[in-house]
Amino acid sequence: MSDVKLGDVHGIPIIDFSAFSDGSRKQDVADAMLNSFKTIGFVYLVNHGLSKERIDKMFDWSKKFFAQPLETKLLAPHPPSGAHHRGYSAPGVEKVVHDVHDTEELAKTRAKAPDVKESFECGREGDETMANIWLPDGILPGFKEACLDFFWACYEVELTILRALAVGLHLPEDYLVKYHATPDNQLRLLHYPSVPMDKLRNDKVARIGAHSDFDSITLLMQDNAGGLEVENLHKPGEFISATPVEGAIVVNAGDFLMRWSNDTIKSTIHRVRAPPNMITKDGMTPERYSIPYFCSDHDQVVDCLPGTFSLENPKKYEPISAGDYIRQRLAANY
Ligand SMILES: O=C(O)CCC(=O)C(=O)O
Ligand SMILES: [Fe+2]
Repeated sequence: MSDVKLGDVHGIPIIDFSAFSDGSRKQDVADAMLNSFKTIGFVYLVNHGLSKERIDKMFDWSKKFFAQPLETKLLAPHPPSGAHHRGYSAPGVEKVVHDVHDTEELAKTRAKAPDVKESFECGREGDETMANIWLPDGILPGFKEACLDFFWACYEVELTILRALAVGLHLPEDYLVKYHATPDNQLRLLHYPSVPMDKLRNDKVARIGAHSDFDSITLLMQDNAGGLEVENLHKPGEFISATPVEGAIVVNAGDFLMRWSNDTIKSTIHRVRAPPNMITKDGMTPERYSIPYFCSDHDQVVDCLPGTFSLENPKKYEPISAGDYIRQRLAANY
């Protein structure tokens, strides 16, 4: 029988997810995924359920959006506070930081190397606590519908991945799904403009600084530009390239799932830097587009997952809701 693991990228496994979805090799896929989440925190999935056409179409919309003049994009402005994470952020506005809560430290980190990226964030419609911020009617017609359509398509994939993780954890298959019944998810369109290669290499500018995600899991679609790097858990401070794989999405665990799993699953630090082995004529890096999709359900209070604690390995954390947890973390990013 063929292996559910098709290969790896610098140690990050590439898993054929269809063997879970079609029921043929459920436990094998679940075990492989969970194992990767425990050892690396990242995995590549192929045959994940999102068609190439659908992903390509979303990238096309993203390009159309970011190609609008700045004044147009600013008609859907991200509010000044990081806590309402919706709408458009112009290059340099957001600086992702990792566990820096001291105001002075935060200012220093931000001043060092601005994140040269622009982003558009949206969630489900009808979320009163975090309303979407769209362009006014008549500007870029079809964009809102495309975002929402993709949002719900990604949610389906999320649910299947959560089922696989539950099976890997030897919990009832719908155990994690039940905690994600309301997708307080965030679809994020990211554009990293072309910047001078030497500045990126010398950390004078950053694409996205080293950080971990806050959520349960993140699905990440990336174009072919490259530059995503994941920290080597065996050698902290060293990073491995999560090179784009044709047809694959990258899935990673966030801090909330790490806490929820009593730290058995890893939320690994990652960043986006200059693409490796780039030869450019004009000394500029090509622009890059990516689409992360962050998954959480803010209402549910979770306690450490059954099976992740014991007398010898007691619970490290108090129960908490994802909403409380994520709000604390987001507020530090703006
Ligand atoms: O652009 C990427 O590939 C990664 C983005 C990311 O890590 C994030 O937005 O949290
Ligand atoms: Fe991230």
